Amino acid sequence: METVKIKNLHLGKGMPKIIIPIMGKTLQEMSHELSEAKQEKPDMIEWRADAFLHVNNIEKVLRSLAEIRKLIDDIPLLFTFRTYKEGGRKEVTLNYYEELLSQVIESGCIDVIDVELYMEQTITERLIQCARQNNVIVLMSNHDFQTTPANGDMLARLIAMQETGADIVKLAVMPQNEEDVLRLLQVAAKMKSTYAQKPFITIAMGPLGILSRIGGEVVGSAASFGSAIQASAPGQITAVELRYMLQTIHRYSK
Ligand SMILES: O=C1C[C@@](O)(C(=O)O)C[C@@H](O)[C@@H]1O
Repeated sequence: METVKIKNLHLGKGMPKIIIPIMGKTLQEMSHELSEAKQEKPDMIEWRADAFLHVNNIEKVLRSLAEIRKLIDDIPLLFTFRTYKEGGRKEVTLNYYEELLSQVIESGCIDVIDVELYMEQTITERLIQCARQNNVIVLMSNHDFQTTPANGDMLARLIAMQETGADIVKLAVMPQNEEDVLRLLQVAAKMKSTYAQKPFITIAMGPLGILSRIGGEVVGSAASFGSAIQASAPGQITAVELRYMLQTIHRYSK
């Protein structure tokens, strides 16, 4: 499997990496979140721009992005606009999604861009191309906030995302019972043993899903999201707790 190098970070190698999401509505809130987040020494910071009050104004997004970049020094930065249908806070048109992501990619301020699998194919293709031209890593994602699809379906989505040319792929699902969590872990293990060509991230959300957030070392999931001030998805634990558990598992799995 290929690993992905983002600044000093080597995704897909060693202990699963810790990503802290920032969910502030204003730059002031985000500055506060970022100073807390930095103390946890995250491997990456995710700006969940769909939570930003002014996300409908690209100028304001770019200005805030430049400020965020300054505040986090050289910590790798992931930009995410999570669409409403995949659990995000705001709804925008497809045209706006593409325009926003393109300008953010071209800003020179980010390292990684989240692109959702279920977009119009032409949009994903253009965004991937734009990212390539600007040396930005593509993290392709898919979220099911209601259910945990059949194993074959989950595996097919991960493989489809790999085939689009993305550098990293991510699947988050909602378990309804313990078996669903185990199925997600099974799919991850299958991905690791048989299909993964690129680093992947698999998450079972909600309170039942905790094993998936800490078990990446075992089943091959390359990173996990942990909060500093606000969780960005149900079931997310704090970055401090996450680090402790990931390190413990890492130490004993050698
Ligand atoms: O896709 C993901 C994963 C996530 O939904 C989680 O469950 O931790 C959190 C989001 O911020 C991120 O974009």
